[in-house]
Parts: sequence; structure tokens; C-alpha cells
Amino acid sequence: MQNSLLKHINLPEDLRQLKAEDLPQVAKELREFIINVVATKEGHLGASLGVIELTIALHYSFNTPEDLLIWDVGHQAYGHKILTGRKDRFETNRQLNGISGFPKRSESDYDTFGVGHSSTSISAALGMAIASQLKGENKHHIAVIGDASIASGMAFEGLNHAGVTDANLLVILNDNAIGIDPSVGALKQYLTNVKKGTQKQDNIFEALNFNYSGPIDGHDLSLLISELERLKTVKGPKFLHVITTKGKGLKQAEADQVKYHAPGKFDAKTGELIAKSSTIEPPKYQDVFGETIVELARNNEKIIGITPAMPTGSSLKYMMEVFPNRAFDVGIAEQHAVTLAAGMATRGLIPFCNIYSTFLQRAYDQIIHDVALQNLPVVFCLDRAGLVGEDGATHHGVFDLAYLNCVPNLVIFAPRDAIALRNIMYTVQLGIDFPIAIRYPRGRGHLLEWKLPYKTIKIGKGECLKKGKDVAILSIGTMAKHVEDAITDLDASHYDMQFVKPLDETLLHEIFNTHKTIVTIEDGTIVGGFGSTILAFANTHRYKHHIEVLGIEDKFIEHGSVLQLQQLQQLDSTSIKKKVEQLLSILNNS
Ligand SMILES: Cc1ncc(C[n+]2csc(CCOP(=O)(O)OP(=O)(O)O)c2C)c(N)n1
Ligand SMILES: CC(=O)[C@@H](O)[C@H](O)COP(=O)(O)O
Ligand SMILES: [Mg+2]
Repeated sequence: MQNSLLKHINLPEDLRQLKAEDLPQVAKELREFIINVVATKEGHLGASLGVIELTIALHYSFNTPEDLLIWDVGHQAYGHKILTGRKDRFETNRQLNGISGFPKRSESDYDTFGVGHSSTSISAALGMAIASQLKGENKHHIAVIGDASIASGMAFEGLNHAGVTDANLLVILNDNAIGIDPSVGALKQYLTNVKKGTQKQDNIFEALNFNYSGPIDGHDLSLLISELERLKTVKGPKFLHVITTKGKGLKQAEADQVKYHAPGKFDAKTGELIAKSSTIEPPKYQDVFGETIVELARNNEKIIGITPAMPTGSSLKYMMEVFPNRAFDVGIAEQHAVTLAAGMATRGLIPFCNIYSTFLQRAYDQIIHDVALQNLPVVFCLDRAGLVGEDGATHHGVFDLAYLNCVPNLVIFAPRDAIALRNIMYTVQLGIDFPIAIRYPRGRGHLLEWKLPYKTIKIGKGECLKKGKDVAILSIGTMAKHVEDAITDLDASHYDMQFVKPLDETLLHEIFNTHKTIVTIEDGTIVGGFGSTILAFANTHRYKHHIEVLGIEDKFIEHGSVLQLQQLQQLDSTSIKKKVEQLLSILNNS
């Protein structure tokens, strides 16, 4: 009977009542459950399907949540969520006011550590294991980490430390030979050799003092359970190498693992993707970046592309296909990506280092110490800037303007549309003697016609988009479109400042001298961002205007569609319109 076992399982204690021979049936039902929900509600798919047996075995063998289980990244934790009290709410996954797409401490005691960014699990589990030792608690601590995530520097730092402790730590490597895109690097080659068993080589994890076992078939429930039971009796740091297939159980997801990482809507029965509408849409900013860099690289051999593990998401894959020797996927290694770019820049190359805004947070010291301090002409393309939607608080790119604003030498530009993105990419490859961050959002812009002849953009210059009276709206980046829609029939001025740094001070003086009220608008945090800079400018020059700073409030923004979140933050065109109308009426009545 369909769902005959899963319907009785709400918590791992229910699972533990079952006989081991019933668990493959639970695995089958859990897979179907996930497929059915993700097919219509969307989300990450392949990673969770790949760890169904591992998830069941872990909750069956260990006494969660007393034993502490941490999922690295957490995009593979859907099975975990369903087995730990969230089956009935799983339909709300990633939606506004629904459960999070990632483990989250405030959501469940079984979510022992909040995740979303990769490669944190080993350090966090080790921290918990050391805490248990100090508190005299007898617990198991388990980190489950993927083959792409374990190649990140941070994971190595955790392994390196753990190997000289006697902490009760079990690291499980879920090796499916792929991240979002195929895994890269020498460690991937090493893991492939281990799997094949063809090449005699020292075991890296044993060399780091871990008690290593595996590789074992991660879809064999009885093997997994017997190995986990054995490992419970082994003292100190342990490492279990498990081989799985990403997308396991859905033919298309196994066959096209990149697409089915997060496939969007699909037919749950056939696995086929639901075709998007055939009307011509404006391009994604990612494709504007990807196509433009290829075009520019054809004429400028100094151009290099770098991505830390997001070739498909960033569209750098286009350049990797055309210029494989000049475009690099360095794996989940944001710090390395930035300093690699810095090294290239010292040798006269023009590196375009494309990193999601949220993941660039990992490389903050590298931006300051390796790039900006040496004033190296690295071009940072910050993808997924602003609110990203359903990935939520861990992934919104809302801090970049604030965290970059205070870095000397760094120029910060936000294109208002696809043409501006293209033109700034063209401009910087002509030659710059400073680093620049170009930030743009996830998804599509609004222009169908964007491949126009290139124009250079004057560094540090803003533009007047509409001349009105009394109220001046200063926008940065793609918020310009919302402003444009908001004020079509209002008598307000609109300026696209383009650069947060350097500020166009000449234009600002002109604006302050010809308007009574100033509104700034950005899709980033209002603390320390663009609006703060305008406030500081006004203060420095003793302007006494009323200044409204619109942006993301000083709190973490949860998940939901971008439009829903913009509405909550009053950054959608309707809210902006209301705000400007209010300001105009105050002025009219004064
Ligand atoms: C610091 C950071 N960089 C990039 C990402 C984007 N990202 C999410 S999952 C993923 C691939 C993870 O691959 P792996 O660890 O092998 O897990 P799998 O998806 O195969 O289960 C990447 C690159 C991230 N979450 N965090
Ligand atoms: C889990 C994770 O970090 C990625 O899979 C992320 O969700 C990708 O985001 P995009 O869909 O915006 O590429
Ligand atoms: Mg993997």
C-alpha cells in the first residue's frame, strides 16, 4: 500500500520501532514523498534523493537528537526533515512562512546547526564534540559532508584540527562525484581512485589520524546500519566514506544530475521537466554576463574567468566551453578564487572573478588584504546580489554593499539593466587600475534588446533618468526599474547613481540643491549601504534635507518569492509609489 509505513513515522523514534527489513520500503516511500512535493513546490532534489538510505540509517542507528547530526550545506536534508517531525509541513518548504529549505536550529531540535553555506559541518561537529567532552556528556557527533564541500579549505581546517583530538566525531563523506556541477580538483581525482581501487595510494584521511572505513555502497541499508553500529564503538575521530548516486531513484535525475540539482517544476510520474512558456523573455543577468564575457574574451586575450563551483549558476560555463584554458572552476573555494584572481592581476591578466554575493562573504579578508590593499585590478562579478527568494536567509545577497563600502580602493557598481552590465564589463576590460565589484541580481531583467553596440561607462558617474520636482529618488542597481514603474505619473526626479563608490559628488550637489526631499533605494541592508553613504554625504556638506533611506531592514530576511519579500520590505513598485506620494503630499501641504 502506498505510503503505508511512512504515514506512521513522524519522528525517528517511530522509525526505530521498525524491523531493519522494513527500511527499504521506508526508503521507497520517502523518495516518492520528496519527488511528489518537489515536483510542484520546487527546491533541491538530487542531493536529498541520493542520501535517503543514509538518512534512514543515521536516524535508525543513532539516538537523534541526543546524538548530534549535522548536514553540510543542508540542501540534502529533506529526508531528514520529513523523518523529524516536519512531514506535514513539508509542502511549505521554502515558501513564505513555511519551513526552511535548510536545517535551522529554530525550526527543530533535530537541526543541530544552521547551514546553507558549505563546508561548515566538520568544524561545527567538532565544536560540539569538544563541548560534550568538557561537559562530561556521552554523545555521538556526526557530520555528513559531500565530495565537493569537503574540498573546501574550511573543511580541511576542521579535519586538520579533529585529527589531533580524541573527540567522538564521525565524519561521513557522501561521495557522489558531483557538486552542483561535476566536482573538480586533485581531491576529486584521489576519491575516484579510491572508489576504483585501481591505484595504490596512501589514505589521506588515515594520514590525518582518522579511523577510516569504506568506501561502502550508500544505498545498501543493512550495510550502512551495520557499519554505523560498528563505528559507534570506535573511539576518537572516524571517517566513513560512502558512495551514492545523486538523484537516486528518479531516472532523469540520475541521468542529468546538474539539471536535477534544483530542477524547478517537473512531472512527478515521468520525471520530465515542465516546459517553461515559449514566449520570448528578457535574458537572465547570468546569461548577459556569460555571453558578454565570451564575446569580450574573443578580442582580449587577457580576460580570464573564475568561478568557485558555480559554472552553471553563474553562466561562466559558456566561457569554459569556448576557452577552457582561460576559465576556471576552482571548486568551493571562494578564498582561493579571490587570491588566485589577485595573483593573475599582478601579472597583467584581467580576471573576472564571478562569485555569488552571499558566498563572497567567505573571502572578505582576501578582498581587503590580497586585492584592495594592493589595488589590484580584479573584476568581481557579484551574482545573486539582493534578495534571492526561496533559498532564504543564508543566501540573500544583501550585505555586499555594506561590507564592500568600507574597503578603500574598491569601486562598486550596480547595473540598472542588462545593457549597463554589458557596458561595464566592456569598460573594465579596456583597462583599469583599481579593483571593481559589479553586483547584479538572480534571474531575468526587463530588456529584450540588450546586445547593443558597446559604450564605455564613466567611472563614478550617475545618470538622471527622470527630471521632476521637489523629491529626488536615488536608486542603485536594478531597483531602478521599480522606481521607474512607481513614478511614471508622479512629479519626482529619478537618478541612477550607478556607483556606490566613488560617489558622483557633483551630481549629488546638483540634486541636493534642486530638491527638498531625498529618497535612497537599494536592495541591500540599510545599515552601512548606499543610503548610509548618502546620509554621510549630506552630513559632511551640511545639507539639512529630509532623507528617506529605503532598503532591507536590519534583520535576517527569511525565504519566500523575491516579490513577496520585496513587498514585505516595501521595495516593490507599489510600496515605493505610496512612499513617494506621501512625501509629495507632505511637501504640498507644508
Ligand atoms: C560556501 C558555499 N559556496 C557555494 C555553495 C553553493 N553550493 C551549494 S551545494 C553545492 C555543491 C555541493 O556538492 P557536494 O558537497 O558534493 O554535495 P551534493 O550536492 O553532491 O550532495 C554548492 C557549490 C554553498 N552552498 N556554499
Ligand atoms: C544549496 C545551494 O547553495 C545552491 O544550490 C543554491 O541554492 C543555488 O542557488 P541558485 O539556484 O540561485 O543557483
Ligand atoms: Mg557531491
